[in-house]
Amino acid sequence: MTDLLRTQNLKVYYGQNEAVKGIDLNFAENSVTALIGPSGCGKSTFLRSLNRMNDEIADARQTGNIWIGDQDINAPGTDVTVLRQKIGMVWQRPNPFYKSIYDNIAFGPKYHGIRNKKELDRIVEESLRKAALWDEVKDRLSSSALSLSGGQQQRLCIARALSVNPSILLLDEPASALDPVSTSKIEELITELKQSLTIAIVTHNMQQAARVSDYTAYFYLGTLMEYGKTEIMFTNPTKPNTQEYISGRFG
Ligand SMILES: Nc1ncnc2c1ncn2[C@@H]1O[C@H](COP(=O)(O)OP(=O)(O)OP(=O)(O)O)[C@@H](O)[C@H]1O
Repeated sequence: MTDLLRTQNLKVYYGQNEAVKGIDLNFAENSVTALIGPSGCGKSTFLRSLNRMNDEIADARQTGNIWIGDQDINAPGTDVTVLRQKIGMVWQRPNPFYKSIYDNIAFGPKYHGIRNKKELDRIVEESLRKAALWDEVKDRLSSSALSLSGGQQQRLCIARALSVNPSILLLDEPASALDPVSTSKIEELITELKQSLTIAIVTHNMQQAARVSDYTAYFYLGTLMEYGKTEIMFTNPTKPNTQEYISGRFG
């Protein structure tokens, strides 16, 4: 197994505040890595740096490296649009475009130059199938995406990310705004998707981290306190602090 995505001494600052303090982390290919830790410990900041979403925050600044294969994603001349095609992201709250279901999915491929209607139809169907949404929406593709339930909207956002064929998917608490049934659909989907993708997921839900992830990275005050195979981290963590967090003694 090779490490497709890795960070090297990654530090992220907001003004003077060092939110991520020198993190080295490898994401194993075709695996799910859960990023866990108490509120404010830098999980989302770290995740956003992986596809350069922190570029959009005026006072965010970064040092260190992020590699995808042998490419430094912050190297001068990197095309951020192409980077975000390779490294897709889904946020905590579903954020479909104010467009039809079809157009939400076709948007990315069209942006990247695909014009052929048959090809777009194929991509829309394939993406919705991969996101386990096709059967629920195939008869209403021209309806507004906002007519879908919250859980369906989140799967639509996953389908939208998949439509441009990423190799990595970043999920920032993707199920925390959803009901239990929708949550378990998203979890099943994550397990399915890792066969063809590398996935990083920020979650506050320890059961969810234990259920869906292969590896767990425990963040504490901007540092990577402990990292390892999820089954080991959850049964026999090395650090007392990890044990306390995982067992819900603080957080
Ligand atoms: N846009 C921003 N501007 C300034 N400071 C920020 C910004 N975003 C996050 N921070 C600060 O960076 C630190 C890390 O925040 P971050 O959101 O990454 O943590 P987190 O572990 O994801 O938290 P949570 O679990 O509550 O979402 C915190 O001190 C936070 O206040």
